[in-house]
Amino acid sequence: MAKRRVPVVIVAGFLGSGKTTLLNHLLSNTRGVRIGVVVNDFGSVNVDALSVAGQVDSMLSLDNGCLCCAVDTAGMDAMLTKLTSADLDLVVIEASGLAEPRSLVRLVLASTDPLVEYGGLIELVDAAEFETTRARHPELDEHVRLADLVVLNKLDRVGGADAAERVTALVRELAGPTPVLPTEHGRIDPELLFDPVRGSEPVARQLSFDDLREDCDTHDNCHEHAHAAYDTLTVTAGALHPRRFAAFLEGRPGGLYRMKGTVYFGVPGHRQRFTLHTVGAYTRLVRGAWGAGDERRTELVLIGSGIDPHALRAQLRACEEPEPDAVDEQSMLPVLRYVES
Ligand SMILES: Nc1nc2c(ncn2[C@@H]2O[C@H](COP(=O)(O)OP(=O)(O)OP(=O)(O)O)[C@@H](O)[C@H]2O)c(=O)[nH]1
Repeated sequence: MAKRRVPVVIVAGFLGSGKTTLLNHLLSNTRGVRIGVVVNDFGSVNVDALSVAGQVDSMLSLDNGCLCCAVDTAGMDAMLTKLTSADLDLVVIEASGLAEPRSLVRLVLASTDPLVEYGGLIELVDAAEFETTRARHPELDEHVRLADLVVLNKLDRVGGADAAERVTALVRELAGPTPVLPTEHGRIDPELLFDPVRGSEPVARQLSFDDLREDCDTHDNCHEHAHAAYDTLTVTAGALHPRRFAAFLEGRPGGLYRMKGTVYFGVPGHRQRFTLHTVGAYTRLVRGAWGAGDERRTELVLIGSGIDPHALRAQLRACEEPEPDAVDEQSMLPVLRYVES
């Protein structure tokens, strides 16, 4: 069976915004998932969580400072290839506080490793320090705009509900269409970033350290999994008109972080199965074969924060085409630009 692509997620954010905390949260709350990490410094990463999962070899570190300055495309490719060949489910690159997120995104997108899947740029924002940091580092606004997902962290440190509301509104305004997830201690749901790994749960087994640590071992005051809220919507449809669907993709609403699934166009010459993967503004379609007995239809999962499920469903329904046989082949052009050759 062909190897699965490995999503590569970049976690960026100013110094102390909670990048390592979020990484440790992922490491401690993704049972059975093999996570590879690229970090600037091992010091604060929960190496125990990696070694429990037998993943110590999947950790790469840079000793010479800022990732985006220290690594070129070939260097990043070499690191990613080492990780993807280690049979991992997810790779997380933790940018140093000073790293320029745009350069890191470029490095990942430029990867020639066929197993690398762009998994998105997450920008961590310290809610308590946001306004002060922004005044000193105006580039923070740009970083927020660039992200595919903004995690507004440390809301517990903001003085009161009004202040929390104010900073959330400000970050939302700056982020524009990018979804913003308010949270504490980086506690985002791992499934927001990547798909659950099938078969990762053995039917019967002994309790591992992972099980024991699952209830948030990184802080004492966590009594439940207060995962940042997001919505998931599943849409099943028939054939989609390629032009209408391309227009939907181009104008997809703010808050939609990830889309994945199968798209059926049914247009003569293009009746294959198209697998869709979007993160933020990034879109990729892969043409493939249907399995024996597969129903020719579209099945999509949409994940986001602050999305309107009814409106999205209606928009996708409006893309449906009852007579795909009659659609001319030229109509495929707007979607073919997303198709990997
Ligand atoms: N109160 C509170 N503290 C937090 C939260 N998230 C992280 N912290 C603490 O903030 C400090 C910095 O968090 P880190 O995860 O190390 O931040 P970082 O972005 O990795 O820091 P650098 O690597 O120095 O850029 C640590 O002491 C964390 O325990 C939160 O939501 N609330």
